[in-house]
Amino acid sequence: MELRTDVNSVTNWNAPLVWEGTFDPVVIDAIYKKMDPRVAVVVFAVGKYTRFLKGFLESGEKHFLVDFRVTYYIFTDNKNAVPNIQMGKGRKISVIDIPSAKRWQDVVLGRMRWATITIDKQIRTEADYLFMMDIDSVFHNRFGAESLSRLSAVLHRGYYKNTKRDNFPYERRPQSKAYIPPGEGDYYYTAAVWGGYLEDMYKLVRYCYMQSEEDAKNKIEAVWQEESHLNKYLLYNKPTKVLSPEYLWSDYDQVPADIKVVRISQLVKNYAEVRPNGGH
Ligand SMILES: CC(=O)N[C@H]1[C@@H](OP(=O)(O)OP(=O)(O)OC[C@H]2O[C@@H](n3ccc(=O)[nH]c3=O)[C@H](O)[C@@H]2O)O[C@H](CO)[C@H](O)[C@@H]1O
Ligand SMILES: [Mn+2]
Repeated sequence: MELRTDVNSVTNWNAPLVWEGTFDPVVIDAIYKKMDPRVAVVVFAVGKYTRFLKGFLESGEKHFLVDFRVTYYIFTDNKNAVPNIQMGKGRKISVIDIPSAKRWQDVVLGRMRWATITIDKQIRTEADYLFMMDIDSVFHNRFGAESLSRLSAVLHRGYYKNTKRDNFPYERRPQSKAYIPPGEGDYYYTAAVWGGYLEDMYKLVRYCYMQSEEDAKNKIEAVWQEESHLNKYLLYNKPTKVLSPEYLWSDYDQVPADIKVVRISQLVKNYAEVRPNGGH
């Protein structure tokens, strides 16, 4: 097998940086399959976002950790809108009831609160690994065991190539708990796909929840909500694997030459129409 040399495949703290062509899918799946981990995928579909469930789940069944044990935890305010999907062997859906929200910011931040509560109540005894994912996206190609580690984070497609750390969209107001001073930073990670060992993810999800609560008390909301808190945590607690933007691309953007495979792509959506309080 020809290995790639056109991209950096290791971080400067010596963690793997995963690109197509830097691993053998058969070898890596076989290693993890021996442990046969139970993988939880936590997704939220609140308000009009239930329309994304079918495409996400059907494509996940084709491409996400195929032949592994997977449970999709669907947090929703409308159980009846959860589609009936043909699931692979050892794979299932678990629906969690949560209330509606008036602001999209409350949905995205609420994810940290509801995930913390539900890991405590239920998921902890049912899973070994946990992924947090946005629902407004579709799997297009293999997303396999190469993504698994103690803490894996995905490079945001918008800032991985030509952006200097001081131009990352980190929270820059010292009043926020997510504040990162100039001169610091390795990468800018997306909050739309992140995963790892159950307990490590629990710690991080809970951290984002607590930090955002602290911000709320101080009447401030981080510029990119939980994504800002996630980036702060990962700066001081380095991920054990970094996944290239293959693991979350976007239908908004052309696919450049270094992205050989798009594994998940975010859908184009009408923000004003789909969000309860519109806009960005
Ligand atoms: C690609 C990327 O970096 N995505 C991030 C970006 O998302 P997006 O602009 O893609 O945010 P989004 O609208 O997809 O919201 C994030 C997720 O929250 C859920 N949702 C949201 C609103 C709603 O009314 N109902 C509902 O269910 C749903 O699972 C959705 O996928 O910014 C958000 C915070 O600003 C989060 O950090 C996202 O992870
Ligand atoms: Mn999204």
